[in-house]
Amino acid sequence: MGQAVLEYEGVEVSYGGRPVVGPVSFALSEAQALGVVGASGSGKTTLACAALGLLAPGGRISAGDIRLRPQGCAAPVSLTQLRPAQLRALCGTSMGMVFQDALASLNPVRRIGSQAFEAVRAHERTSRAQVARRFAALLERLALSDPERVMAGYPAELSGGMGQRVGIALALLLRPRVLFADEPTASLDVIAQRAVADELARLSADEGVALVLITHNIALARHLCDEALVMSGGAVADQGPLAHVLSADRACPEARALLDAVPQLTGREGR
Ligand SMILES: Nc1ncnc2c1ncn2[C@@H]1O[C@H](COP(=O)(O)OP(=O)(O)OP(=O)(O)O)[C@@H](O)[C@H]1O
Repeated sequence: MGQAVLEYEGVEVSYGGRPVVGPVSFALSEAQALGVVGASGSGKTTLACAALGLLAPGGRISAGDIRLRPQGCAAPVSLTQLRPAQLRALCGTSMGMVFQDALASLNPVRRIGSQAFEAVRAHERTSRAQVARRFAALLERLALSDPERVMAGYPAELSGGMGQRVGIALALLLRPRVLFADEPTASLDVIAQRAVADELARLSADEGVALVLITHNIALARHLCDEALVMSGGAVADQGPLAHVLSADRACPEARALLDAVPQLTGREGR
């Protein structure tokens, strides 16, 4: 493995002084993708929020460290040592996040194109036209037709699936080195799911983005990830190469439960 871009070392998260998730350790290098899988409430989203400084009030990293190697930095940065403003400066460019409910994170009273411009402008000197071109290209790759109309509109004019893809495009617009994607395809039809999966695969393979994919969707994890981490009740149940961790004959009970839950559809005659 090359140099780690993102490293969790014995990370534990507590709420109200009570440990709820951890300890979790993993390292990801450029172009690697980690699938974080597990039942609802097992701690997947909390792991991402810990890196991004987005834990809910009362939550904190109570043990361990998260290290990130921003572009052009020789030494990794310990995220637990940063002041909130320093962490915010890394969010977007060095670390991006695609939320489960991307639409809810958009400002309802600003046009989508303006939000894209403001997001990029906060980190780099650029023009409205340049951002619009980049954003439109991303929206098209995510199978959103008529990107001009989307950019001129407001969040309330988008369906859930369109909003999800706008949220993904906004995160990718800043070209993060590490991308946390929390159920990025949950609200999408199969064509849009395919487009999002293809775009995430392209980012990883062509642009070297390190991806942390949080999902219940085993097929998506298999498609995108080389490593897997299985969470159960806040702890790591298993981790390692995905082909091992999610193989039918080797899977731990928690991974097996997820594998068994994948619907096996048969015709009416098969019932
Ligand atoms: N704001 C909070 N206050 C107290 N405990 C919390 C809070 N947020 C999360 N937790 C604790 O962390 C655990 C993990 O929650 P988390 O949202 O990370 O799970 P998840 O695996 O992402 O679930 P899902 O798949 O449903 O999104 C919860 O079971 C809960 O005990």
